[in-house]
Amino acid sequence: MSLYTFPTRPPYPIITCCVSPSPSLAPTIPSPPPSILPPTTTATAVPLLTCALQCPHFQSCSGCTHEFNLHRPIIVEEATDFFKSLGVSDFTFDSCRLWGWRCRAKLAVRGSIDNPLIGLYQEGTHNVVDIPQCKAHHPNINAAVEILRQGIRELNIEPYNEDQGTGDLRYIQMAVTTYNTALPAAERYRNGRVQVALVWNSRNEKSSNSDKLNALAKFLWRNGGPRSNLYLIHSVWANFQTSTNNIIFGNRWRHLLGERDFWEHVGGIDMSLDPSSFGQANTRAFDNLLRKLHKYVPYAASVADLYAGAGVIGLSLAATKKCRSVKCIEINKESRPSFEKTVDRLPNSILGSISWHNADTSIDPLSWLVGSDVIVVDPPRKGLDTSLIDALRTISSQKVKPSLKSSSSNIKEEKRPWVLREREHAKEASVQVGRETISADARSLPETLIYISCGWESFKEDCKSLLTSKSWHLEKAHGFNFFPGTQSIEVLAVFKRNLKKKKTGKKKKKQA
Ligand SMILES: C[S@@+](CC[C@H](N)C(=O)[O-])C[C@H]1O[C@@H](n2cnc3c(N)ncnc32)[C@H](O)[C@@H]1O
Repeated sequence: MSLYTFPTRPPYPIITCCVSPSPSLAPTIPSPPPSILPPTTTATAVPLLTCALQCPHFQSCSGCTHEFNLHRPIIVEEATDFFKSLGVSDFTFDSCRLWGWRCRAKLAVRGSIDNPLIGLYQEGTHNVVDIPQCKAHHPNINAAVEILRQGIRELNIEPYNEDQGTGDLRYIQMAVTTYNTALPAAERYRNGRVQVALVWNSRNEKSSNSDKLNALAKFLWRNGGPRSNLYLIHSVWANFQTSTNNIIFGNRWRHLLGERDFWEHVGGIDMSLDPSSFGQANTRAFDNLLRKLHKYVPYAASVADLYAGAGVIGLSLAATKKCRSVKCIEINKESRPSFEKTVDRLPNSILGSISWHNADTSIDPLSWLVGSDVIVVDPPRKGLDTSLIDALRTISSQKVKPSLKSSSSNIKEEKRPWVLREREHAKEASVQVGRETISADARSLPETLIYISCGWESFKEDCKSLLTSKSWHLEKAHGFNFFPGTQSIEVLAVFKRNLKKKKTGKKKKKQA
């Protein structure tokens, strides 16, 4: 089995895809296969071919919807016009890798022992399309899938049958870490290692088919682990799921083989990610976004990171902007261990307070907004919760009383928010949720709102709703090519709160 490697330099000039590239993060564009190059490359043909998907699964697989001009999805034009109409005429769009960008994939396993289908559903159906040569996947995801396919055949692992609820293996999640400091930086990405999570159709590891699970894990490790020719598997996990709904993961996770901790380096920090936590699929593009985000957060700011996952955005700001305080709010309790591990690796020079709260942002959202200078929101595709939008819309008219924090803290105390760091001298400037001490800061209202969105339609609605409230105006907007081959982009929008002008008390002179 050979690994796909990216050529370091394309053989002919590239139409660059970056509007605002940083030198170290220039787009990596592998050349298309020679067979599809025209005899003479014209100025107009070059961008079309250099930025074409060239995937054999295009059209049968629902993952990609666009074949050409991967560097500039059509939606970028719409976004440019949208932001222009709102007074932001310098919208930028950064592209990164166009192929091999997906470092995190969830794939269904269906079909039969002899002919396993490992891939995505066909649009609008539950028919799984096998995608062994997917061009979006990091090449080592495809390589790990091939080892898995072999294992399914050799060990008689039955793919899941949705109609009957039978079979062993339902889904897999493959996540690539490109953080291997034993390698030179330039070689790390292509040598990324895959954390494999097997979603097993049983209640737990004591179920009758658990021997097969262990055999499959060992097969993967033998053929892709450190003693194999290709060391591309980082670790193997099991998730147990028996429900008949469409939810991919069950609640029970087990680490089976390899390294337990999975590290990546983004936004200037080492970030730990367990398979049960949300992780961004496009590691490199996410790193670009974080670096842009840093520019909009003042030093020593206090930040609330809503929809935080394992807190990578908040922690990246804590480290790079020396934040006075960072509160991360996330509904999925499984993200907590990853957050804890990431905090343990933050530099000791960080002096502010950092906390992670297992809470629903939509419940009493104002309590998370008050006391922060900067709010970062990174909601799922459906956009912000209505109650949060309402709180943001009316924020300027809020009369924040000292008691507000105390009363909301009662709710949060039940969930035992835990505070990871607090140094003595940072105490006075920061407020810990759940404590009774209220400083002047506890009543301040945020002046900056940073909205990170992966759902363009919901973003437009939320954006209009915020602006019509007159509480906020839009200051900057950037787009990132997080999902080449699709019409989705990631947006980073910076809103500033409209501060009420103070009345001077002087009466206007009546004109004679
Ligand atoms: C797009 S992800 C962003 C995660 C994180 N910012 C990151 O970049 O890794 C959205 C996150 O919001 C969480 N979430 C969804 N609804 C929520 C809610 N009502 N309150 C808090 N978190 C929520 C999800 O569990 C998920 O981790």
